[in-house]
Amino acid sequence: MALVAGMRVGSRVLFRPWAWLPGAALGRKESAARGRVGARGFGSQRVLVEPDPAAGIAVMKLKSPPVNSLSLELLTEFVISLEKLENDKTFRGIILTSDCPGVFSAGLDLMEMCGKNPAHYAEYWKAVQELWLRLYLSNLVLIAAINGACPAGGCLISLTCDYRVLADNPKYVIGLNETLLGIVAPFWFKDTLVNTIGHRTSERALQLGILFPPAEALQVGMVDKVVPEDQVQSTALSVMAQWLSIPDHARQLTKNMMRKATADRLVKQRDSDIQNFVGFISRDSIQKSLQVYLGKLRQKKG
Ligand SMILES: CC/C=C\C/C=C\C/C=C\CCC/C=C/C(=O)SCCNC(=O)CCNC(=O)[C@H](O)C(C)(C)COP(=O)(O)OP(=O)(O)OC[C@H]1O[C@@H](n2cnc3c(N)ncnc32)[C@H](O)[C@@H]1OP(=O)(O)O
Repeated sequence: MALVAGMRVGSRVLFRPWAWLPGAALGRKESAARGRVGARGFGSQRVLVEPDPAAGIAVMKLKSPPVNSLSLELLTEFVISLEKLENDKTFRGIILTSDCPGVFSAGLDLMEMCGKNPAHYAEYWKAVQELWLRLYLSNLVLIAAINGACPAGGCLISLTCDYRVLADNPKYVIGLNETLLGIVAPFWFKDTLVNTIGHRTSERALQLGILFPPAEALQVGMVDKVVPEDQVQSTALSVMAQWLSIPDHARQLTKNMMRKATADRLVKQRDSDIQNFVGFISRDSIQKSLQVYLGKLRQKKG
């Protein structure tokens, strides 16, 4: 077996880019939870995993009501489930979707970024980085079955997938809307978007914080297919079959070739990226903006 840049070619698992990342090791309890997935469903409180070993795929459903905001707990459980599937050679692909009606994910949890201390912000941001790195460089085929609104961090997660299917519902908008909150999408969010829809469209979308409804999302290439709501899952399955018809080693090496440089940019500066985030989010003006935004979200109801 040849070794290419740390990747073992000839076995199914070609690269584990996170294995050497600082902080990537899981705790003892978490490690004990690993192992073969088998045919029974598994998962955790916030991440349901429905395996189909015969097909070599699993459906992973985010289940953190009401809106799948990416809390520290959800991020942690997400990474653990992902690693379990990555480590089990039975699985070649994951369909990522939501168990919360009408929302794929509301993005990063604003409560994690408001009124906390710098140590908490640092821990939180490290977890956000970790999930992005693992998803972006995953060996598995990842298909997003987007069955709800998909702003900011929710959009980022979908952009790490190899293919996005969006339900045709005008409420199911998708985009990196950070500027609307008075915050800035970090460079690796931006890079992920640019790699998907190109520089000029990203520039406009990011500055204006555009949340694209389905037809426009399709037009700019933010998603690959828009289908009636009741066909999202079946479409994701047939797209998965197409992707799985490609030999794993060739597809994985190609994915790595396309994505590694983008991931490496963050890997090389994880600590300074954390410091930037902590400094930025701790500013009084930013805290005020987030509070105002949260207030508007709450008012919307009343
Ligand atoms: C040069 C650069 C320099 C520095 C840069 C350095 C670092 C970068 C710094 C920061 C980067 C941060 C990047 C941030 C990314 C993010 O993801 S921020 C989150 C953005 N998300 C949103 O804007 C979505 C907000 N939510 C909604 O629009 C809606 O909730 C929804 C469309 C998703 C769903 O609508 P509804 O079904 O109608 O649900 P409600 O709106 O009633 O919400 C129910 C409940 O949930 C609460 N909530 C909603 N979203 C969030 C959230 N993201 N986090 C936490 N909580 C959320 C909402 O307030 C309601 O709560 P209650 O009122 O019931 O208490």
